[in-house]
Amino acid sequence: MSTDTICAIATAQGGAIGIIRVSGPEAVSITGSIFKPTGSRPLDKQDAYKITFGRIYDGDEVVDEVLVSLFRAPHSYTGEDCTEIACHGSPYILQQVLQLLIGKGCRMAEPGEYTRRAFMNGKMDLSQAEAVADLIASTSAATHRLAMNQMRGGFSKELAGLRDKLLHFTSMIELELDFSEEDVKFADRSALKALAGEIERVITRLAHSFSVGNAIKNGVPVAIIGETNAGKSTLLNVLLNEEKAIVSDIHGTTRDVIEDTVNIGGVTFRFIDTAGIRDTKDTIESLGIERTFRKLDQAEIVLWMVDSSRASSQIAQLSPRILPRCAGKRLIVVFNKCDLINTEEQTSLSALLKDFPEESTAHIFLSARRHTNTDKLQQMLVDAARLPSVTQNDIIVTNVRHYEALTKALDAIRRVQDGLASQISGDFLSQDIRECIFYISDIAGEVTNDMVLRNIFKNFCIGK
Ligand SMILES: Nc1nc2c(c(=O)[nH]1)N(C=O)[C@@H](CNc1ccc(C(=O)N[C@@H](CCC(=O)O)C(=O)O)cc1)CN2
Ligand SMILES: Nc1nc2c(ncn2[C@@H]2O[C@H](COP(=O)(O)OP(=O)(O)OP(=O)(O)O)[C@@H](O)[C@H]2O)c(=O)[nH]1
Ligand SMILES: [K+]
Ligand SMILES: [Mg+2]
Repeated sequence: MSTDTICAIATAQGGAIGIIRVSGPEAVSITGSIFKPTGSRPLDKQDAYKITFGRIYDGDEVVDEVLVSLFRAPHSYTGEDCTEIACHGSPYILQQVLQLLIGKGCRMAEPGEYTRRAFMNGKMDLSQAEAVADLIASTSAATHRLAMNQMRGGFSKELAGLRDKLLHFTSMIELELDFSEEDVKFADRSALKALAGEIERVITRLAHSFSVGNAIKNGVPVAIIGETNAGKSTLLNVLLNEEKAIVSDIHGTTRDVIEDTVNIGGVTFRFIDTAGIRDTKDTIESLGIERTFRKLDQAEIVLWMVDSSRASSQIAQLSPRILPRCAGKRLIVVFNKCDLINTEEQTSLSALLKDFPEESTAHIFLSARRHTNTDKLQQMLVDAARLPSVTQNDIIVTNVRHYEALTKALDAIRRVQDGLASQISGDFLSQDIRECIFYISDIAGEVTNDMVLRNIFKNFCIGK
């Protein structure tokens, strides 16, 4: 339990009412020291979950007429004693009341500190606390639904059950190690094998759901790649409808990743313009090109821009570097600058793609500079995105931290499966199981260290 009592304005500016939240061991006494109910009972004699009408005083002067709500530990959002002072929504009044509270011993809350305390006091697990921030930030039905699902319990409960079963097995295996001379087996290997299989399935499903969750939350990642001067930045600007990137006829104009989101036909896309790929001795440009390949790896849709007037050599040169990295992605080859070629030449260019994987590859002729066929490309993108619709009960991972922990847990459980198959000794098995438990626990915040917590809560708003 925290010893400090914290206060903050919990409402946005501009409303008719402004609420100040106070939480901590002194919440009731400090609020009571500046608040006088109109009835006879002082605040600390009021019942929890009741609202009391009265006045806030600065000495003899009335600052405002307010309503004070009272929560008593552990029955509050933070799990601590809490009050909420509902004032008239004037920034001046709210500041005055905050200063009075601070004068009586409160301190200003840090961003996310209420939710952090709720987590520390066991009111919610970490994945639920993280969902609170997403919920406040949600701007669409889809992001709202994802956050709400996660806040209501999400996947940590499911994972916690599996983790507890794993814990049971490690303790059994470790018990065997204590009796190593006798060669006894307490842990039923076939039951462990079944459990490992179940965990592998659950975690794989959750990890896969991240691509959907990430696409809904941050936009479907679309990497625009290709040789220098193919017209990538020109296309980015057309798609974003904004002069976001510098366009020039100088090769190697874009050296770093430029990205932004835009909604097309109801789908949020994240377009990522990258440094053109070419052999270069320039160190900065080389670093940029490394990033191009990283973005290519992270993308779901790849727009490979090809200058139609130099298509044959560009495709021959870059295919070996690009195609192997496009497995599992949608590839759209964009023959740009089609204003420079005629229709017959277009037909011969299509033939250059004969060795490309047919199911996942599409192509289009367009002119980014003249905006020819760019609407057709937008329709192709919407078709390629094909997001499944999310329902109330779908569990979808939207958080990179969770995704990384799941990936590591998956690696560990696969080692457990391999180990069981090759009958490795109990101490190695137990090591992999423990690792899997560690990463599963990380999601719910059971083993998370202070630095991770700080990172998570610093992105909250003050008052939450
Ligand atoms: N005025 C106000 N509105 C608010 C909040 C708040 O703190 N204050 N919330 C803050 O985000 C959300 C509501 N969340 C809350 C969650 C739990 C408790 C609470 O008192 N829990 C008790 C009792 C639960 C029960 O009766 O079932 C508990 O957990 O023991 C209060 C608010 C949204 N609206
Ligand atoms: N003729 C013609 N020129 C184009 C077209 N699209 C882009 N360009 C020109 O091609 C040149 C390069 O365009 P950019 O958009 O800077 O190319 P880029 O692929 O981003 O180049 P780097 O950032 O250097 O890799 C510019 O002079 C553009 O005006 C097009 O459709 N037709
Ligand atoms: K350029
Ligand atoms: Mg560029």
